[in-house]
Amino acid sequence: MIAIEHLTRRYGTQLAVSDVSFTCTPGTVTGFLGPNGAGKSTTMRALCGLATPTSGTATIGGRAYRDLPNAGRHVGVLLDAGAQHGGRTSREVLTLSAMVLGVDRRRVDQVLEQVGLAGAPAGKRVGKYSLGMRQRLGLANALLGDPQVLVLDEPANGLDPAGIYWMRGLLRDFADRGGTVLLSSHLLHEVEAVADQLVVIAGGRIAARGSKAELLAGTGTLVRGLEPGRLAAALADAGIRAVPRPDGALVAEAGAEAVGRATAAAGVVLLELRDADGGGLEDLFRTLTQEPGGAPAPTPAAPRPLATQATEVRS
Ligand SMILES: Nc1ncnc2c1ncn2[C@@H]1O[C@H](COP(=O)(O)OP(=O)(O)OP(=O)(O)O)[C@@H](O)[C@H]1O
Repeated sequence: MIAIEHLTRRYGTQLAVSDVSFTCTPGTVTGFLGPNGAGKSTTMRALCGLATPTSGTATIGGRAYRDLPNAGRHVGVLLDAGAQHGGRTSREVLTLSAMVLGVDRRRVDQVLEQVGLAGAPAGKRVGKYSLGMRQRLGLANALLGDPQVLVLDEPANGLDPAGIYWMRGLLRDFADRGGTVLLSSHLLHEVEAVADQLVVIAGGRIAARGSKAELLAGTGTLVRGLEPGRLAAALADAGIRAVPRPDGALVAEAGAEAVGRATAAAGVVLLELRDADGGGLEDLFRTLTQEPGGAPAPTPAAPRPLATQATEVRS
């Protein structure tokens, strides 16, 4: 189990993460999402003992990474696939790691096989590897100690579509066997495909957290009326915030029943009334974060803090 509790990390005057709390439970994959500079890497580095929290804690199985005896047997970490010795072959890299971890060297062949680097690639110098091959080696290193927890920063970066599909299966299988996975990624569709839990961070603060199903369901109610102006007025009169979509429908920040009652009371004829769940993770992400330029992203509906609070995961 991973527990991040009220984690804050400053770099001088720069607040990289501020009062961040979430947990990742065994048997689940947690997708950690946020725009560039949101604080994902800082959180993961704090979890792995590479950044000291200014305040708060980041623990694995109740202990700080540095306090774990032979940490690689408990936690597999991949934070930067580029940070590997280019002059060694992947077999040499993994054999050295196996010696440090005290695991049987036969495990090297197992993980090479597992990540698709067995055979000729295992004898190639890492300096000649593509980014995707380095990611595979990084994953092999993370898996080598047969840990119960994986902490992976952008592991799909550089993988081709087949590699991404393969990695999805590997992580799903790891979690299904009781493992805990924390995974950051910019590839929203991949996260949507594999994650059970989502944590969205923006500007160093948690924007939403909860189960994927609940967060994606909580994106409002789509409503379309015969007379859009009267529909918008009826919702406003009832105190329901609504955002127009390009196709003329509105996404209301309320359940279908409340929207239906408000429009019925105003005598507005409806053509459509349903959960606005079609946008998926991409819409949720854009709703909860901002574009890199700083301008609010165009969104179908505003954030729903109550929904995210309701799905908050606490240990
Ligand atoms: N060592 C450091 N010194 C100063 N500022 C830092 C340091 N590391 C991170 N930061 C700052 O902290 C903030 C969060 O950075 P972080 O790398 O955690 O974001 P991220 O979500 O991982 O971004 P990306 O998706 O681009 O990798 C950024 O503003 C970054 O500039």
